[in-house]
Amino acid sequence: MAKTTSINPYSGKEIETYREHTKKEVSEILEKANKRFYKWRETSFAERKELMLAAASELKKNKQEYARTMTAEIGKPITQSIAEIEKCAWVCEYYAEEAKNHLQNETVETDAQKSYTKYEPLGVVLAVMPWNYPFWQVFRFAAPALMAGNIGVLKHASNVFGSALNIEKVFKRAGFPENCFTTVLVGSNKIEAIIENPIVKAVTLTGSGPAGSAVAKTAGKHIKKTVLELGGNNALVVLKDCDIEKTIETCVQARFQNTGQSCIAGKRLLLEKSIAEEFTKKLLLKVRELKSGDPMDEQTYIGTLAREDLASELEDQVTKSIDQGAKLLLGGKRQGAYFEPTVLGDVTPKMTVFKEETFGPALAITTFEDVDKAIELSNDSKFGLGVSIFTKDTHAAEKIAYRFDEGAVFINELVKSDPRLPFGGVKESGYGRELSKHGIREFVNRKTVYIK
Ligand SMILES: O=CCCC(=O)O
Repeated sequence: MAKTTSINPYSGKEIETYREHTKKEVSEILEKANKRFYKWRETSFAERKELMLAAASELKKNKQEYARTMTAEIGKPITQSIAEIEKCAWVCEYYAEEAKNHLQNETVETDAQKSYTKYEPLGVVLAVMPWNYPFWQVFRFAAPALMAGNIGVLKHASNVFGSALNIEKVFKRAGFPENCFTTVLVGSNKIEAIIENPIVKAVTLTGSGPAGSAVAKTAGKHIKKTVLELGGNNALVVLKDCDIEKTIETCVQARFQNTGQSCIAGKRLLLEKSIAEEFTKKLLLKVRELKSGDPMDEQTYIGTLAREDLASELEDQVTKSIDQGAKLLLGGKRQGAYFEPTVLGDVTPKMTVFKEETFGPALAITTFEDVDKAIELSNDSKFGLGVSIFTKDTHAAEKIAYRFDEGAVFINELVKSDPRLPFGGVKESGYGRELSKHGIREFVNRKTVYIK
């Protein structure tokens, strides 16, 4: 019988061993989910709203419990884990209120007596989710999916099975009917068979490019809809007329929150040459102030990476870049799963830290002479999740927004997800959108009804 043991990356100690679901058990879970779908889709928005608001209350009530499991599993600083749970409550409240509006029938004037678009749920949707935001990544799928009348089956990353079961618990405690939202505890080698099961109607994946590609390949073979949220290598474009102090604060948060393990983190800092020296000096002072330590300590801002091999991968990327000519301005050392907040200067587009996504606390600085060059550098990436531009001339920045090949352009703000705004990328960052009315409309049948 296959088993998975979760390890606390800070202490190195075992947290728990989970028995994985067998093939038969997975089939039963899917069968039950499918049965539930035919009842769940009959419920009204008002009934779903009440349950979704109860899920939000449950999250707020027991945020400490849920946050502590996350922190133990991935070394995420506890205050950030709590904030993550609170954000999940927000997305539940948002869709509880808005789902009905988002999915209203839309009348279209034609030669018919009456014709309209109707948004209907698809059925059982598989969610393949990553460990970096163990709750948030799941809730931003689950809240709209359930409100639309779909059923969620979660295959979470193996190092966060405790959080996966906690998410199931949230819906149970909120009073959702059995099997509206279930977790399958299996390894990634079982995903293909789950997608192939005719019960599964669609798949959403947040994760790496190779994982997205594999899931899309199987789903494509079986003509099933997918939404993919993949990697990112966001640039922070800093123009010489920015408010330096505020910009530094935002850039530090953009790169170092969640210990740098975020697809939308600002990984490449592009500085206009004339302010580069002053900006870098002040930035280094701020990064030095970030407190590393026990992730359970409320004062800690930088925890460990989620696993030691991830820290080691980051170490390789940083070391390679230094060998390629980057200048180590701060940090650079690893101890187990901990990686020091690191800043590299003199980075060029040919270097590893510029070309590859770095999933940890390492910031790469490149300078530019003018706005055209900044746009070229920002676009010089296989990813296209988002970009931040910092300037006092917001009008001018808005005018150049279209030239960035990205899913999002944020001016004077870090790229962040917000239930009210669509979230997703272009290029190798994936396709489809989560959140807002666009997210809830991903897993629905836009049915045409025509009455002559
Ligand atoms: O890792 C990507 C998601 C991060 C977020 O939505 O804040």
